[in-house]
Amino acid sequence: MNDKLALPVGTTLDRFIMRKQEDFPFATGELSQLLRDIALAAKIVNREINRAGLIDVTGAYGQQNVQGEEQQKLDVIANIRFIRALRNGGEVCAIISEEEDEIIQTGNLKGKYIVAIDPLDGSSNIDVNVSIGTIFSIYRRVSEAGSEGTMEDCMQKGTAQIAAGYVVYGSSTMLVYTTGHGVNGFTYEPSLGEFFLSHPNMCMPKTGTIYSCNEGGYNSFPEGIKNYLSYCKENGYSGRYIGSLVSDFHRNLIKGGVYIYPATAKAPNGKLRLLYECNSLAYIAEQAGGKASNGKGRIMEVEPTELHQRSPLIIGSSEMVNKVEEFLKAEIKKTEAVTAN
Ligand SMILES: O=P(O)(O)OC[C@H]1O[C@](O)(COP(=O)(O)O)[C@@H](O)[C@@H]1O
Ligand SMILES: [Mg+2]
Ligand SMILES: [Mg+2]
Repeated sequence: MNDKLALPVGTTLDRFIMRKQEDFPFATGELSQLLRDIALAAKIVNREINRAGLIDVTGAYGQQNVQGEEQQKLDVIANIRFIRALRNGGEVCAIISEEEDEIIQTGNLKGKYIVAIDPLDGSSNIDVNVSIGTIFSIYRRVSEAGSEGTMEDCMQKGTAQIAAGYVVYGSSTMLVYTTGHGVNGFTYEPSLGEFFLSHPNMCMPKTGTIYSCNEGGYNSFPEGIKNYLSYCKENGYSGRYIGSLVSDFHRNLIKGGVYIYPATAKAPNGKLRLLYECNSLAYIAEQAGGKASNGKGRIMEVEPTELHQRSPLIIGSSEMVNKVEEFLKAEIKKTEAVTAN
């Protein structure tokens, strides 16, 4: 971490963004403004979540999204709030949202950026007051400014991200993001309406003893994953599964651990979406010294082919992700040996 950028805990998000801009002359004001727009929407969604039970916006919305999943009212509300903030902010030309079939054109033809977003992550936890989140990625458009965002703009590899982050609406609400210079966490103080730097230069422990996996799909897991889970249990690791990707990831970022959502019979390509869940958290994981794989390799190298494509995800402490990959590779070798004989 560059010392002159070491900012004191308690610095406001706004000051942090401005300070970063002073020290990173290449950082354009537009990206700073875009981060502010996201923070604004997060504050609004935070308020909606906190009073959801009071104004009856819990429960199902009564429609399915493009994923064929039952939309919750808060999924729809969060989607509307983030799209509105990004459209009004003027910096984004197009948006990919988990809740929208197609690319959303904002009308900002001069906008230099694309945002891929999961407006509300952990929908199954909304009604039971368990922490949920928002996940986002920011890309530079590749098409000429002055026109609508294109499919090419939206289908970029994770390695092309210029920023990524998440909001976790938990016991406190935090915004955690990277612009490629480390990971910083900001805690929201609702009474002041401000995010304050609370977790400067977040680093993911190289290893840990926590594994997060929904073992409901165990019977159809790849053998290598089954073998890794046995390895965890033999070594006395703790199983922790919140059911909100953001919350499971955030705990592992702080304490060390690995989150695994493999291909299953129900989700043959995995359940999580490449563009606005896997890649976004992968960028943060790597910037914090962690790792993110699809079981075969670095997930940010995957060339997207569909807006809402899914991927197996193994993400967290680097040594733990390496171990999972080791078990998967050993299984492939074993299968190849059997086939060869
Ligand atoms: O219920 P399952 O199959 O364990 O899946 C839980 C996973 O699905 C998700 O809820 C998917 O995200 P959405 O809620 O945004 O659809 C993740 O947050 C979570 O890790
Ligand atoms: Mg999600
Ligand atoms: Mg979602």
